[in-house]
Amino acid sequence: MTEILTAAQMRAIEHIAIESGEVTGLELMERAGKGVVDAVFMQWPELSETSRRAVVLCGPGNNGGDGFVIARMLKAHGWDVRVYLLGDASKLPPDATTNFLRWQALGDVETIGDAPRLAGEADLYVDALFGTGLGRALDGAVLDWVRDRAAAKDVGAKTVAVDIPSGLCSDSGRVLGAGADVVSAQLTVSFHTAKIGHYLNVGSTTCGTLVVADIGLTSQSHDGFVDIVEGARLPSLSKSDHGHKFSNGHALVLSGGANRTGAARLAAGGALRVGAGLVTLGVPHEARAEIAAQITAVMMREIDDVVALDQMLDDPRVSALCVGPGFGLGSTQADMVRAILARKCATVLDADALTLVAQMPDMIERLHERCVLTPHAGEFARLFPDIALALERAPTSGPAYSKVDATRDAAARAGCVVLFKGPDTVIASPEGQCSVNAAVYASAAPWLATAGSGDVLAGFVTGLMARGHAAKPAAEAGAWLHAECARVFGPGMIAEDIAEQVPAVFRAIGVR
Ligand SMILES: NC(=O)C1=CN([C@@H]2O[C@H](COP(=O)(O)OP(=O)(O)OC[C@H]3O[C@@H](n4cnc5c(N)ncnc54)[C@H](O)[C@@H]3O)[C@@H](O)[C@H]2O)[C@@H](O)CC1
Ligand SMILES: Nc1ncnc2c1ncn2[C@@H]1O[C@H](COP(=O)(O)OP(=O)(O)O)[C@@H](O)[C@H]1O
Ligand SMILES: [K+]
Repeated sequence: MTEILTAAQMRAIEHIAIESGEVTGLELMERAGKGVVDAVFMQWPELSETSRRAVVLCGPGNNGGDGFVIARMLKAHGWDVRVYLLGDASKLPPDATTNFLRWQALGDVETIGDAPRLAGEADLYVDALFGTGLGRALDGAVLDWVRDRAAAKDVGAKTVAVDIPSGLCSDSGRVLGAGADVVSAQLTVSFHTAKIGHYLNVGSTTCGTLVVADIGLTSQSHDGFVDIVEGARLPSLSKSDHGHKFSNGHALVLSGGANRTGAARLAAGGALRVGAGLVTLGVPHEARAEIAAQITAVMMREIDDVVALDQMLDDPRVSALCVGPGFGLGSTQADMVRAILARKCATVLDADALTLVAQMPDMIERLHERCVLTPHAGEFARLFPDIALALERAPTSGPAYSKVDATRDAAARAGCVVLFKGPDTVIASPEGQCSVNAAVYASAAPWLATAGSGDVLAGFVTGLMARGHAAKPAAEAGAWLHAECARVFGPGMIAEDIAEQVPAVFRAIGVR
């Protein structure tokens, strides 16, 4: 998996490289500037053909330093470059000062309040105001500039953000301040690796295209780093050539009553498609006929109460459970959830099961390390109201509390894996290991926003756990497969289509 970093982790990597004598800060800044210019010409080849007008806005830190390098390089390319500085040049940090002085030998530096902003005033705006050091909301002349640019409706001009669009917190992808003011970029060029904020919250909608420039730093893997889930790096999902159905696990999916069995059937189909050897729907008596008419490979067993459930769970071959989709919120259902948790079996709790856990104070303590909770934002707020509140509060200072922080805190409290859904799905273990399944940028999967798609995801995770995968890798692989199936199908997809794409996705990643 690819790591994504917080600002502090990036600073630490930079610090280690500089301290070891491997590279200087000035060299890194030069490479960063070159990385941005190369990416601009790659993204917009037409800009490299003739001389153009660039407006470069430089902030008071090293992001501004990158801006001076970019200004110098564009000027060397024959461009008409105008540079605007926020703040006092005498207070720039050392490497930024060096590049400020280098630029000064080539051109003027004006103050930010005078920076062009109206339609037609430049071909390229370079946002080198704030990067990973953003500490508070934009204000003053920068805020005026950002608002004026947003109002200008200037389709002719491109905006490239250096490292991250100014106003966006690089740890959380949230905009600092209540006003949600942030530079809107068509291209963002970050360095070494992407930052967490490029993927979470509004990060991906603010950055435009995200490019990561190599600036020659070596990776410093660390347990605490957040990973991006990647199909190519999933654990093997192939079946053994010598297995039989039971060696691939038996998943039990509990269904709700008559007229609300669709969700459990979707989950059961998902579990079977990802390779569980057998999948049984546990069905209340009243829903038997309805379900029997609509299943083939999925099996069915009548389970009306805790006694019947316990009998089923006495079969040691049942290797994972899914409870929640369309399940219902009555006292029988609550008792069944309790009975399931007492078994300490691999269990996915989704939908109604999450609401039941939220409603019963004793339930959270019954969760265990083989559980996966799969809440969307509404369910998350029901389960962890204080954490959700912290995540909703408008952040005034950086780094802001993020969806990664929230999911880690929730997993620690619940003592199990939490998969917090969304285009930026975050998966965390109680020990704090965390990854993001990012259905954004080129991996966007907007057609997942359809009724029943979450049920299929719950089934995927259950099926993978039934096959013996541990909770966190099963949650990661399930989330990735889910989004990849939607990408493969494309527009027009409905929940029934998702699991149908599993064979194509498996083939593409070499599963056999
Ligand atoms: N870490 C690294 O390895 C590298 C960092 N580089 C650049 O350095 C940047 C980080 O530099 P810095 O740590 O100096 O941080 P920034 O340049 O992002 O900004 C920090 C400065 O802005 C001020 N500030 C923060 N928020 C403000 C606000 N809302 N209004 C007014 N002033 C505000 C701070 O007081 C500080 O002076 C990166 O984003 C990247 O562009 C690159 O040069 C390449 C290498
Ligand atoms: N715009 C989107 N981009 C990517 N994934 C999405 C998007 N909207 C929803 N999803 C995913 O679709 C699923 C929806 O689940 P959920 O909200 O529980 O819906 P339902 O209850 O109807 O099944 C989640 O896995 C979520 O991450
Ligand atoms: K920036």
